[in-house]
Amino acid sequence: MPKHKKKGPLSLQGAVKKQLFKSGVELPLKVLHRDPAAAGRGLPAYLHPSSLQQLLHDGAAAEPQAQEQQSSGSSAAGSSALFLQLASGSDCVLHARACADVAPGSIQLDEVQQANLRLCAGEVYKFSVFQHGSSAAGADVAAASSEEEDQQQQQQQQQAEQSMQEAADDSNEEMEDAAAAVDMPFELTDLDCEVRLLHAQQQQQQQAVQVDAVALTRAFCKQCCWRVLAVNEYVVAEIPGLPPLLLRITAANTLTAEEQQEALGYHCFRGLLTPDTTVYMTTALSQQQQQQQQQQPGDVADSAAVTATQQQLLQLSVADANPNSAALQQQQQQQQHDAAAHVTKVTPPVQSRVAAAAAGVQLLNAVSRAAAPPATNVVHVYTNDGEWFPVKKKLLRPCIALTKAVRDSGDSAPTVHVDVDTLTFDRLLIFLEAQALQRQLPGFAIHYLDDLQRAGEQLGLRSLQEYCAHLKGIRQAALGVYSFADVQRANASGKVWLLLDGMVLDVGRWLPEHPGGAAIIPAQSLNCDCSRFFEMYHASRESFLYIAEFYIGELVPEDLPHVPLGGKQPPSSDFLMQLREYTAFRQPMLAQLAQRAPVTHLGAGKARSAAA
Ligand code: HEM
Repeated sequence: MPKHKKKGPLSLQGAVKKQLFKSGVELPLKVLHRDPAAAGRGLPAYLHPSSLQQLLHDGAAAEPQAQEQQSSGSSAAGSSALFLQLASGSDCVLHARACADVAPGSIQLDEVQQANLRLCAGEVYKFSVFQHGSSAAGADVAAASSEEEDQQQQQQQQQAEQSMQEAADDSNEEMEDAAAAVDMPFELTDLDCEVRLLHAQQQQQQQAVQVDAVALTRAFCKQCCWRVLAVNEYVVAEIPGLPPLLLRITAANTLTAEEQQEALGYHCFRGLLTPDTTVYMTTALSQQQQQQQQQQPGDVADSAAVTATQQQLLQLSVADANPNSAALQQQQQQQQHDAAAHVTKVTPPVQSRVAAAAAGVQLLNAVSRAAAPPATNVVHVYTNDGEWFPVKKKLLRPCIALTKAVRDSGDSAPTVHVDVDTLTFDRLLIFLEAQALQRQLPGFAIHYLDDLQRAGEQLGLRSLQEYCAHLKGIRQAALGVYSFADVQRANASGKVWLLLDGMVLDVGRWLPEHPGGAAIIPAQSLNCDCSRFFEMYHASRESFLYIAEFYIGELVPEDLPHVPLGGKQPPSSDFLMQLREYTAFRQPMLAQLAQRAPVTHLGAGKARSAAA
């Protein structure tokens, strides 16, 4: 699924996040600014030991996993480090340590940590302990069988213990503490970093700063090994003799490229950097460079050379960051050879153009990530509004209308066009994925169900059609027929039920979100027909789209004449016509009402049972 598709309340990202950020203890902490110039860079977040204990104790009580850690003697409580996230959910995870110098109830962060978590110094935010586990690490993949999983976990545990031992040998106290604090989340197999100068504007020279990618990777790994890193997170790395460098994580994988080809529902955005992680460094393309590339598309030789220079990448295992490693020395020689080969390809005009990008960094000793062969296990699906989705064939197998494409065994991936719009197709994929991974199916909002059911018909996806029908049935069964007295009673008991052209709408929980404010509806629209107000206040038809969400049933028709008109006059016939077009979901209820005998005397519950 393309990344840019993950928008909106039903996006997979949202669903994954909900799963990830299971609430433990939420501790409010005031953010204190730490000056990196005085304190140094790459330090963990510091908080008072009492705050750390508060987070851990209650967190441990709430989470069986944490209890196990404590009893095994390797608990975070035993050490003075742990991982924290924002209680409301954050991609970035902080490595935090206790420090008695920090005031209780506060947390000390440098500017990079504040930026990563979008926090302001002086403000109070709620933090919670980051819970590990495969999904908590940010990768969501098809579950292996539990036996396989256990074996895998044991292996990971052994590897982790071994790696921790190595880290300890490195006499890096920081790494040791952090390793002890985690119950081994998914380790990263590889990670991509984009490099630029931290203070590009201060770099007035025309020459791009030359950075030895090996030294940079070593500095980065020393600083970040055994930390959880997330895509789009920033890290500032320092190499003696060079200005500080800003690294942005652009990709993080917990599966190898081959494993990714096989996995269903793999959406990884963070994981733990270990000595086994392969780190790829690349230079960021400056705006000026992009413009230059766009301006000279015909200059084939030059643009090829520019691309080669800009895409200098470094592949280096974190373990190889040990300067004495024979593998590193061999690799360095090879890289120097490769880099020299690159340089000979760069013609002088290109070199000067790259150098002219004053914000630029030139990476030396770099090799490229191996280009992946074009995938053949996908179907290229184009929606009726022109969007493209490369979808794994095995995910599409239940869509029997696409059987031919799914079974295609040609050298290139097949292409299909579906008469389904992008957003609906995105939801359909979420459904397919949940079904394939035997996860809880998404609870689609009522107003998406018709489109989804049609999409199910289009693609021959029977399970989706049945699921939509089932959801509609549940909704339908929950609907009622209410008397005016029922509505008045509900409002008197603190609920906020509206009457709109005979529909009963329960807007109570949504009131704080109402764009017109929370006060106006209870002040003007209770116990009356609010159609006129609705027409008056809502210039757009956006408000119509929400109605299905609040619809709990119909007012018994006999009571309609007794309901006062809000706004002292009826709505226009034009408004009513439009409103009824947008509220076709009422039809089954109206049909049910039309069939029943009129009720003359109504009391609480009577109308409901009459309809039933
Ligand atoms: C189910 C019931 C309602 C929904 C879903 C709803 C939805 C909305 C939405 C989406 C807007 C944004 C602007 C627009 O669409 O034009 C809005 C604005 C507003 N609504 Fe409602 N509304 C509801 C009921 C009411 C009622 C009963 C009243 C009045 C008693 C009201 C008063 C207003 C006002 C004053 C604004 C601000 C208009 C402006 O800034 O121009 N709304 N509402």
